[in-house]
Amino acid sequence: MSDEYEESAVNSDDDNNTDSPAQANVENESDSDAESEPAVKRPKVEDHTKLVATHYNEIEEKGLAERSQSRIVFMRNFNNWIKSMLINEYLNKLKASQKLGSPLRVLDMCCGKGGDLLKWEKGGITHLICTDIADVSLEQCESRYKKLNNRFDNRFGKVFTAEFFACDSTLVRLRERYKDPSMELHLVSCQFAFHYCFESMGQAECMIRNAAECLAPDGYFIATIPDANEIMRRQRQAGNRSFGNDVYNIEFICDTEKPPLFGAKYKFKLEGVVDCPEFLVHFPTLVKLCKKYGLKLESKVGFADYFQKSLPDGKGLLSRMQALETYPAQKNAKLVGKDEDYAHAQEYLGQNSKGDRFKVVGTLSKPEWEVATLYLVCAFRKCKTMWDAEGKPVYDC
Ligand SMILES: C[S@@+](CC[C@H](N)C(=O)[O-])C[C@H]1O[C@@H](n2cnc3c(N)ncnc32)[C@H](O)[C@@H]1O
Repeated sequence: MSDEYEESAVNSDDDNNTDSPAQANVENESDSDAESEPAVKRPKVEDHTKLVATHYNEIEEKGLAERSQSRIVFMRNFNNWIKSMLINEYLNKLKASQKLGSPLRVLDMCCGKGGDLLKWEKGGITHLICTDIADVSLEQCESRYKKLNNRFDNRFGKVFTAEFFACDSTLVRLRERYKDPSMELHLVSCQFAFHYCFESMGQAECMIRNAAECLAPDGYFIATIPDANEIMRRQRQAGNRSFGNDVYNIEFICDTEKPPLFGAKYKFKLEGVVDCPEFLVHFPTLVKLCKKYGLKLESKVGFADYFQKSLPDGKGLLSRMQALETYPAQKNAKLVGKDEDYAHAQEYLGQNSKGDRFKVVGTLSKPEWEVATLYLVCAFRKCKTMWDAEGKPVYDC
């Protein structure tokens, strides 16, 4: 695949980019100083983070019945399955290198309403820090945790200990808000949220420092983010600032010829789930910034490839989570999409029609698959920290 965004000429002098020339600063690793404060500047024109918080706070928590009626129910389940596989993969790596009974402390940065709490419970972690800019979402997350805990409390003791606080991870140093600011973490997870920090370099640095600075050596930072290359590829293919399908739409609000490194803003609409400004994450810049804070790229995989890679271990869970739709529709069920959205499934069945067993297949409708494949998973490993003569951290990356 051609790297539409990564290789594109970058407009680092863009007026929207309120920071110092981004490319120069990111490239110059000799400037690396993880102890210095990231230059956090509030956006001049609008405060997007407030917009994001209001947006997420206002999303109502829907019941199971209502969720199952959604046009994108299988894609949401599929995304949730991807998160489960990613979280399990890295928790398992950590457990494999730890002594039995060792603590397993996790930061769920931008945790939302706590959609991953059960994953943390199943993963056997010992402590969880939950933070999000949307205070109403965070309250819902905390009450979900309490319910989960009550289920376990009498019989087994606490499921895991947890702390919750609302704040903007792109502007605030999180460790100062932890109950124990000296605490070492083993895993930092940021699911479907990291891209908000690419509004400016200061915000990106602040978020990355939050992800990195409390991680123990060989701990991991894992994330799911929109794939900027794929987004730019589709934009170029459409030849329009605005493109999408029945279920999603992206509309650029920045220069699409030379998108800036930071502040490459677009509006993302998805069936009433998200409709607020997002920012392209220029991946090579992310890798450089992460290195500055001692995080080394371990893996970067698009959702389609991650699905293939995880399928052998994740088949059972995929079916339990109803992460694919059964095609053709079974008795009393109705497909979420139109007939033509399943041409690929029909073709597949045509090729495999050797007997009854092959007459159904698990799939996603084309419009849902086109949304899922806008994303990638990535993981960074925390390098060992050494200290130079001036007392500054130097990472063995
Ligand atoms: C798509 S939701 C994902 C929630 C959760 N991680 C999940 O996977 O279910 C994005 C979340 O990021 C949060 N968020 C966005 N910008 C943030 C920021 N600057 N600081 C903290 N949280 C932020 C939103 O409030 C929202 O809860």
